[in-house]
Amino acid sequence: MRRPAILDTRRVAGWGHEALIREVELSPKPGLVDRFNNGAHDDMDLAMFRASAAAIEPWLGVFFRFGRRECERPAVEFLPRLRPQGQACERAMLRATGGVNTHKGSVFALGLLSAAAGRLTGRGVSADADGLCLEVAAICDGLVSRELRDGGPAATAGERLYREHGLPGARGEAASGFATVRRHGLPAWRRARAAGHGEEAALHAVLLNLLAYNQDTNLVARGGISALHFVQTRARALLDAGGIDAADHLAEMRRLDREMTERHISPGGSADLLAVTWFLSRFSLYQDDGGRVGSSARGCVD
Ligand SMILES: CC(C)(COP(=O)(O)OP(=O)(O)OC[C@H]1O[C@@H](n2cnc3c(N)ncnc32)[C@H](O[C@H]2O[C@H](COP(=O)(O)OP(=O)(O)OP(=O)(O)O)[C@@H](O)[C@H]2O)[C@@H]1O)[C@@H](O)C(=O)NCCC(=O)NCCS
Ligand SMILES: Nc1ncnc2[nH]cnc12
Repeated sequence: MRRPAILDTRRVAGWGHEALIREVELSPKPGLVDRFNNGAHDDMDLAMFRASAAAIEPWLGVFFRFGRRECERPAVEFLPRLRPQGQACERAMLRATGGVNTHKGSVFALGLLSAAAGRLTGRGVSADADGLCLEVAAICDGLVSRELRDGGPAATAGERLYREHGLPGARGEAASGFATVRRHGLPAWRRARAAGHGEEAALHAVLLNLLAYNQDTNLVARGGISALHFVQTRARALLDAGGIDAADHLAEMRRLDREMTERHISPGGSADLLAVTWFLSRFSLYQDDGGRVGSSARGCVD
């Protein structure tokens, strides 16, 4: 019987860092930075993403410990207390990138999930993918109506796109408990791994499904709603043609990369959810290992 994985700060932060590295190194990735090219980006490259991931990693441990310490705090009170730390992590990211926004969405998503892992751990609850996503949904309950529907003037692309197109972006995905990841990303990962594909091919299957179904505000911010429809249509056609099992799958991904780069459109939100999918798959593995967390008799532990 394998020793169950013990969920702790180092493990969670390490998984988060590795998720960001596996995402950026997956190649080819249409419109995105990868090992082959910088996609539709003039201001960032692979080295910058690596530096950004390194700056973010310790903060994921901070969020995990904070969640574990405040595991009994009502979920609705938790996000306002977590957010300043998330914004500090964003500043650390920007220092590492010279002011370029590489992972703002990833900081939000992985930060919430790391904190949720801490909260479940502190409560002595095994943290599997679904449990983590539902804990994030509880933490982000009401976020879309508070900040997007009833919020003040649009200060960001995401806020503007909600008003123009009703797209809830990163906030909506978190408040739904990462529904796009649970419905499309993780099932694609599990199908590919069960069929015997390696991690790289499985991540390509995840990316294709995310491009097909994620309402990625990055695409709309750069190319309007037609850019989102273009990418979703092309990705669904590739899925219908067999996805990663099609003989010309990688050639088709490189072709889509050229087309999206020419259009200067980039699915940054889908890249984030690719990292989220891999991150969550680690917790499922941990769960399958019979992982359990020590329940503390005296409530939350630090
Ligand atoms: C809560 C916030 C993160 C919301 O920020 P914002 O108001 O900007 O809202 P969104 O546009 O919805 O999302 C921000 C980023 O989230 C990613 N994203 C987009 N769509 C989705 C989606 N459907 N699901 C999930 N995630 C999504 C995306 O981030 C990635 O792309 C960025 C890089 O691409 P690029 O095109 O270069 O982006 P820009 O530089 O902005 O454009 P250019 O100028 O280059 O053209 C990069 O961020 C990737 O991660 C969206 O960009 C935020 O307001 C907030 O509150 N943050 C504080 C932290 C916090 O609260 N933490 C709590 C837990 S610790
Ligand atoms: N690989 C990538 N390229 C461009 N934007 C991203 N946002 C997150 N990952 C990205």
